[in-house]
Amino acid sequence: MTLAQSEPNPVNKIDNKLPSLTTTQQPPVSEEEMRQAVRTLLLGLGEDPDREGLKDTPKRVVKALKFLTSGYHQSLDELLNGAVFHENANEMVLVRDIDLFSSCEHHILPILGRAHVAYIPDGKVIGLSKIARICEMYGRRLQVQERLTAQIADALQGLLQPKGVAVVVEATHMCMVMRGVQKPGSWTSTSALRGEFANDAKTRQEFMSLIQHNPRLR
Ligand SMILES: Nc1nc2c(ncn2[C@@H]2O[C@H](COP(=O)(O)OP(=O)(O)OP(=O)(O)O)[C@@H](O)[C@H]2O)c(=O)[nH]1
Ligand SMILES: [Zn+2]
Repeated sequence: MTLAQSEPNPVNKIDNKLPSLTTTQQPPVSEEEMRQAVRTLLLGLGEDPDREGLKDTPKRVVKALKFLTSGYHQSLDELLNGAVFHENANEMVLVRDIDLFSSCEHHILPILGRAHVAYIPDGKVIGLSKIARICEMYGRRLQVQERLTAQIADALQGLLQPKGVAVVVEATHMCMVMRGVQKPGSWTSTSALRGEFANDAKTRQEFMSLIQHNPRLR
């Protein structure tokens, strides 16, 4: 029996407590207004939004941006689908190299990278795919890497109350690659350590050594 079946599921409460920008209400502007805004951007760039190649671009851009921010409309409860199980496991579980795509909140440009997520269970385990789904949900929002990393860790902490959680995100920011400072080789690592990973150097070291590798995209 899953926990969702055996006891009330607290996941929505956890998500609401996270330092996120979760918006579940209907947006205060219409789809048409959003398309018009993209059309205005194209005009501002000196383009002709009525030429053949661009005439459907406002529609496409709005659709793409909605997809890339669809994580605002997901909840942990929905993505978890009850996949938290009682299990007498107490060794580190690590899912590494989870591809991660997000959008930086400063420029709305891509953040591309990967996440490594570990936890030490304390009576409960989570379906492995759900760890990747949690990363996706927070990735599909406008983010800074630090917040994204912390949200993944806090979600697992809240869902499982494990002995510890460790999340490392390695990413490259297109706002630092394609524009601005233009540093294509730059990778940013962020970590969020909870419980034993924060308090015990040996546990932290074991995690860090398991994820050692070159962070470049495959
Ligand atoms: N801490 C943090 N900073 C980020 C992240 N994504 C983008 N930034 C930074 O946010 C900052 C925004 O700085 P601003 O000076 O307001 O913007 P800007 O003029 O576009 O800055 P430049 O990128 O330096 O050209 C930049 O330094 C970005 O590199 C992130 O995930 N975390
Ligand atoms: Zn940026």
